[in-house]
Formats: sequence, structure tokens, C-alpha cells
Amino acid sequence: PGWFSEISPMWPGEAHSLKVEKILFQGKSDYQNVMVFQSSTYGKVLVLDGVIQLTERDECAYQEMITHLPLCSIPSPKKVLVIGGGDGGVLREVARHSSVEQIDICEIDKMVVDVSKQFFPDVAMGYEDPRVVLHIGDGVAFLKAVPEGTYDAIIVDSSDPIGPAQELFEKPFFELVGKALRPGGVVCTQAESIWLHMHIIEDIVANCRQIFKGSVNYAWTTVPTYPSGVIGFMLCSTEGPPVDFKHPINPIDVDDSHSETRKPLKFYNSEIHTAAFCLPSFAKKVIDSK
Ligand SMILES: NCCCN[C@H]1CC[C@H](NCCCN)CC1
Repeated sequence: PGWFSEISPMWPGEAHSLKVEKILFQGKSDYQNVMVFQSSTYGKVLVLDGVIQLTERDECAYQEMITHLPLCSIPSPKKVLVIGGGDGGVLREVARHSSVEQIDICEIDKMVVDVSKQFFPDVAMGYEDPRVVLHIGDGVAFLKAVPEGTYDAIIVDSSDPIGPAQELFEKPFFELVGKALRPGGVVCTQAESIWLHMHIIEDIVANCRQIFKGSVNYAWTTVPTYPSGVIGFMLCSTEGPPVDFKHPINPIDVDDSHSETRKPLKFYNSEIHTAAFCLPSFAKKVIDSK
């Protein structure tokens, strides 16, 4: 009873608050503080080091967009790697693609996996897919061990640059991602907010344009419980068969993406895929000029 406020130096002077019904879990892993609470109006909420990672009510927007923007942009994704994403939501979305044969996930914090399985079964259901192989460890070390050109798609579902995910926003990591992708392979990363982090986005875009010689595009969507209510994604492809991120050639239709066990898509569709790449002028100026 009371309120949780998401106060962070990453978004100074503002805080999003959610009414708390009950705290369900509090723990400290080797990497971060982990908390789960029942909110009054957004379902259960997962919080890492005081930052909201997902809520049951709006997680669909983030998990569906970060997954289907890349996977619907290439003809037939077979091998997919998820860096981060320990809650399992991205796995649930990748599993909707019948062409996919192998889903590797590398999550540094096992407590996030265990807590998600215990409190967020509809999110962690992604782990039940037989194509999923879970690696607990650091994404940089994992990528260093991956043979060149292994993956069709890599999804970097990270937290923010303060904390264990910091290295996932730096150039050496993007270089390793580029090497692990096949020619014409795609990467999609969590790329912060155009309202809060244009400077971080500017650096990410500059690094990506140096490393990825295919397409480099920024997309964004609405997630009410993330600061400023929006979150962005960096979509890049390696040199090779051209990728046009703005026009999904491998559409995942709302009706054929679910089954008796799987719930239908709540957020993603082909129109919102294309619309996600339309940017306000203040962001276009920075992103398109890099
Ligand atoms: N699978 C869900 C993981 C959530 N990823 C991130 C969690 C932290 C969040 N902060 C938003 C900071 C303002 N851009 C971004 C998404």
C-alpha cells in the first residue's frame, strides 16, 4: 500500500509512479536489486535497481515490437540470439515465427529468470519452447565465443546503460554483434527515449553507422510505464542481401501467430511496424544526419 516512484539520474527531475497493492518479492542478485510488486492498475511489475523493466499490462508493446521489427524484416529467420531478456518475453515472441529453428538466450542474472518464471508465467512461457537454449553469462563473452556469421537475427533486450547492461551500449559490443551475424543479418537493440536520451541515441547511431554497412534505422513505440512513455529500437543489418526495415516482407499475421496455448498478438501489426520508423523532426535531424 502506497506508491512506487521510478526515480533515476537517467531521467532527472521526473518520476513515473505506480500505486502498490503488495510487494511480492525483494532480493539482491550478484548484479542488481530485484523487486516484484502487485500494482493497482498495471498488474505485476518487475523492477531492477529501482527501474521498471516490465508490467503485465503493457509489456506486450515492448516485447512484440523489439522482436517483430527485426524478424519480420528478413525472409526466413532460422537462428536467433537474445542478449538479456531474462524475463522470457522476447523468447515468447520469437517462438511465434515458425521458420525459427534455434533460439539462444544469454542473460547475465539468473535471479531475473527465476523470478520471472515464478511471478510472470505469461511472460516466462517463452522458456517452454523446445528451440530455446538458455546461457547464464555475460553477453560480450558469449559473442566472443560465437563463430562468425552464426545468426540471422540478434535481439539486445537490455536494461539501461547504468548497471550491468552498460557494456551493451558500447562500440566493442556492436562490433561483436556484427561479426556474429550472417551477411544481411539483423540486430535490434533497446535504444532509450528520444525525449530523454538524444545524446545516447546520437552515439549509438554513430557507432552503428560505422559498424553495420547495410541499413541503420531507429524505430520507436509507446510503453506507458517507461519514462517519457516511449522507448526506441536501433535496427541494423550487416553488408549483404539488402534489408528494408520499413516494409515487413515476412509479415506475422495476427491470426496465424497464436495457437491453443499461445495468446494472439496484442500490439504489433504490419501498419504499426512501418509507422514505428516515422520520427519527429528533432529526432530525424540527429538520427538521419549521423
Ligand atoms: N524484456 C523487458 C526488458 C526491459 N528492457 C528495458 C528496461 C528498462 C527500460 N528503461 C527505460 C528508460 C527510458 N528510456 C528500457 C527497457
